[in-house]
Amino acid sequence: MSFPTPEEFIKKNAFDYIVVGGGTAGLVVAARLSEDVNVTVGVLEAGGYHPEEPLINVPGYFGRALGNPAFDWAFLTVPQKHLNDRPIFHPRGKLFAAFFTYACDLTGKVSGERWKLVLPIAQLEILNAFAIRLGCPEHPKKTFETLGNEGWNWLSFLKYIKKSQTLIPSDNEFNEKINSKLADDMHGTYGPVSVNLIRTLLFQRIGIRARNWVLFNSFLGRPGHRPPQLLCSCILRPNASRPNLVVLTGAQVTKIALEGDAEPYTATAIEFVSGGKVYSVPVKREVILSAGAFQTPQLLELSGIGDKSVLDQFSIPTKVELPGVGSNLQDHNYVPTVYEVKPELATLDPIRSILDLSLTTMYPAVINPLSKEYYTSTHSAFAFLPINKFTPPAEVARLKAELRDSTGFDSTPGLKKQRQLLEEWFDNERHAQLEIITYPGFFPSPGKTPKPNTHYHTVLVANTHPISRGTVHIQSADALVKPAVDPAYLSSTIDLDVLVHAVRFTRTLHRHSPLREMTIGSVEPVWIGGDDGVEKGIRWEDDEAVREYVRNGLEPVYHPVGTAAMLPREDHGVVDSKLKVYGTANLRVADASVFPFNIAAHIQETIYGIAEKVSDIIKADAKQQEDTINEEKEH
Ligand SMILES: Cc1cc2nc3c(=O)[nH]c(=O)nc-3n(C[C@H](O)[C@H](O)[C@H](O)COP(=O)(O)OP(=O)(O)OC[C@H]3O[C@@H](n4cnc5c(N)ncnc54)[C@H](O)[C@@H]3O)c2cc1C
Repeated sequence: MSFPTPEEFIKKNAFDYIVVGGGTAGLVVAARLSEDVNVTVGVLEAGGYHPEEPLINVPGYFGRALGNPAFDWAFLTVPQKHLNDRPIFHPRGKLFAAFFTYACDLTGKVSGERWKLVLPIAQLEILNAFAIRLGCPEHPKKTFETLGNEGWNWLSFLKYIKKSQTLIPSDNEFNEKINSKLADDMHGTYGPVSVNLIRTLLFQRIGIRARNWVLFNSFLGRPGHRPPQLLCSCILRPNASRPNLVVLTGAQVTKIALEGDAEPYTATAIEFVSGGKVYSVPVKREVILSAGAFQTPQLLELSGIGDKSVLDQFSIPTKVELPGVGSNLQDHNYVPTVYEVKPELATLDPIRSILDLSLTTMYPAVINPLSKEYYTSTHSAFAFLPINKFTPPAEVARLKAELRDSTGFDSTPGLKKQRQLLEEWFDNERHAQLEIITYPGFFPSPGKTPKPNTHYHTVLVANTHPISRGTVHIQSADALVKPAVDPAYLSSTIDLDVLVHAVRFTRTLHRHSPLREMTIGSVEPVWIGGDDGVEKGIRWEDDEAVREYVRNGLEPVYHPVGTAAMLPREDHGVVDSKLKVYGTANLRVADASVFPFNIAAHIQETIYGIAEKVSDIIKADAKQQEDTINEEKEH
């Protein structure tokens, strides 16, 4: 792999494949396609390459790079009507090798090279959380396949997720201690992404069985805890020497040039801007759009693919009319709650303001947990709960009826199918409606300030199946102007009420062992009444006050999906089940945009699965084309 100048990049003979966006999905596709030495692969990435940057390499620094234009597109949504008109900050990685994943070799040791950045811990829970959503053997069809995408079922995802990862098991002694057993057959053993998984006991103690949760590595209150988990992603590093893989960073793609007079159009070149200059690079076989859930629809619209009424506003001629482009935006969202805990408990609060640890002091910490263990971890535990674990039965029935009667899903057959799935999941103990994320300290949230010398426990409650659907559309024909992002958070009152019950549930958690013994009192919100012993705050029974807390506190989990959905065309699909854009001969999408609906899990591992699968599809299609040409020659 080489990093050329733009001039060198465009002087290469036309690439066989060009991948737009060197992020989570894009790099998998580029790495897999370039396994064939006979093809050339170019990657165009708008962001830079920052191999030595602590802000994006140190897990404990998570959050400090957000909003920094060197690493983050830093989107701001349009003011959200149902959040008291707040615009919501929405970070998106702008980096070659994109997002916050640690780099190490396949044995899990730190290699000294860092190729991907961010959130090592948070990615781990994907494995079993994903099992809750797509992995229930009882419901093999309740997946993307149900919505009309043949072959996109659990078994297929499992195959490709396993291909992407290597499980580094915890030792038996620890597993026995926490009564945890790894489901080895759910994890890969030779892929480039290293993962690790542990569970903790908190939820079991209040009667929630293990099958309902997936937790790992809680170190709150456990000084001298186990080594934190390290997640490693080495998608490109092993392939760095490939001469047929060329990456151009600092190159923002502005348009895909499509040729032809009618469908199917052929993508023939990519236009991009680098250093203020405009370039065009031809492509021989295919273009793979992997610019993420906000910018993939933007690039489709700029290239004349989308809803005609949107394109007309900016005088962009519509080549392929696909009203689904930029619609169906779904995003997990959470509300933070904070509790003060006893000062003797080990939390991240003491290091809140420290920024000066160098990587040299950091790395021993990764290897030796007894040194600087704080910096090797971010969130401490994750759990996934079905709705009946935190919502009274009468309320579950009311919310389900409200969903059944809602008109928001009537506009397309595809949305009606989504509503049917969502309705069924209200009654299904195997499907999580809520994710609980705990953070050992005061998790930074807008408008909320911690007191000095105080220790906290933050519990984020996240809706895993929001009903609300939003949009992302261009707001200018100028590709350098960001698209308008409108997730329409809480536009469904069902979403609001689910979070109201979830926020209340956090008080229940802190009133049971082991949290009860650790907790001093509620901080955000301050609960009043009962035995809380304070007078100013929110009364537990006051629905409207808790709703207002939710409206003022809601934040995204940063999992936008669905804006170029894989669905039948008549259901407002944008790509078919081979991820090819309808109406085109050689343009595919491989990223979070193609999810037809969101899953009850963090989504990155699923994105790896999608990228692995489409790489095989592209290779198989190329082989088939080659065979056809050879057969024709023979005749
Ligand atoms: C703060 C934060 C924390 C997260 N934590 C987790 C987590 O713990 N676990 C998890 O599973 N998921 C997490 N996610 C979500 C996860 O990172 C994303 O869903 C995933 O990276 C999306 O992958 P993608 O391939 O769709 O897009 P991306 O990885 O975003 O890749 C898109 C790439 O395209 C580039 N690009 C965009 N437009 C252009 C253009 N016009 N020209 C050239 N390049 C372009 C971007 O710079 C980017 O590199 C988190 C996200 C954020 C923002």
